[in-house]
Amino acid sequence: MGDVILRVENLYKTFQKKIKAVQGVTFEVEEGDVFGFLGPNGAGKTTTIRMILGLIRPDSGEVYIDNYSIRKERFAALKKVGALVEGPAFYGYLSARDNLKIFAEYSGDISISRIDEVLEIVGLTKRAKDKVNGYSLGMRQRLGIAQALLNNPRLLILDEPTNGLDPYGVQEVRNLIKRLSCDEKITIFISSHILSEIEQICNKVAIINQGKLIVSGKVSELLNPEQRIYEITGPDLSNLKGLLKRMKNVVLISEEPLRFKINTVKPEDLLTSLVSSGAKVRAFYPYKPSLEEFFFNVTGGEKGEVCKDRAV
Ligand SMILES: Nc1ncnc2c1ncn2[C@@H]1O[C@H](COP(=O)(O)OP(=O)(O)OP(=O)(O)O)[C@@H](O)[C@H]1O
Repeated sequence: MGDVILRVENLYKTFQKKIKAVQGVTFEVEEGDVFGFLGPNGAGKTTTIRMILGLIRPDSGEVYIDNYSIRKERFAALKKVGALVEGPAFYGYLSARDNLKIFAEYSGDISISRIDEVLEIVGLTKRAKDKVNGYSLGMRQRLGIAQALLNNPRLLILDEPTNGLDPYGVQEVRNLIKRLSCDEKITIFISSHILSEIEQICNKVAIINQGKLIVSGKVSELLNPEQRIYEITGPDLSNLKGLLKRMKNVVLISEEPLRFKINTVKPEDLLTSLVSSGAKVRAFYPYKPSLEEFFFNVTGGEKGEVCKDRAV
């Protein structure tokens, strides 16, 4: 287990005395994690991030970064944090490099060589002298990440970094996040409602809904905690279904796809007895819901379905 780099303890925030934006949120991020913070619109993600960064004050609760309290030791807590919250603002008539130079001057203690380094990391070296006005949204986001990297952060906090990007832009930012985690060894905290993206890049997630944390943990463990649910396919599904129904220790969950839970029997023994009863089996595998299915299950939303009789 890595050291805890971010600890959020029982945070509460109410706006205008009635909007309960965040209600008792607690979680930990360990060094090396790519931690996904998920939730539908209005769930409380940005409010939580703003409290983590000390941009707004919680009604109660604590945030510790690297064991420093953001309330009592703000400077020390934020020293090794980079953040991209809401769209980054740049001077459009200046180049990327000049924008970063201005920012570095404000911040102090940042060398010119670091500016070139961060431009290289985010893949903007070749375009560094071009005016930001001519940048795509994806390039601007990468420049925003470059800015957040200037102070050599150990923890990078990104609030919906792929919002509004086209699929190419999304992929660029996703690849960049992977590189930052693997090559630069930066711990990443990323909020998003693009679930497939979180599933591809994060090792841990926390899901928040209506201000409350619903679940948090390792993606791999959340999605199939017991490895007891299986799916099976074959040329004659109704025969397979009939055989499964007659078996002890098997509980059918759904018919299409044919999905079931096994209790005490081993999956390999179940498969042997199915085949020896004459079943033709094409595939048999543990069921792993997508993060999207999991998200809709725990937030109580409904996943849209394509009309069954429409050709797709
Ligand atoms: N400054 C504010 N004043 C009043 N209400 C606010 C303020 N900031 C946020 N809220 C409300 O708090 C709730 C949580 O908002 P928040 O922006 O944290 O959600 P979010 O999960 O980031 O949503 P989104 O994905 O849409 O950005 C919402 O009901 C929002 O309208």
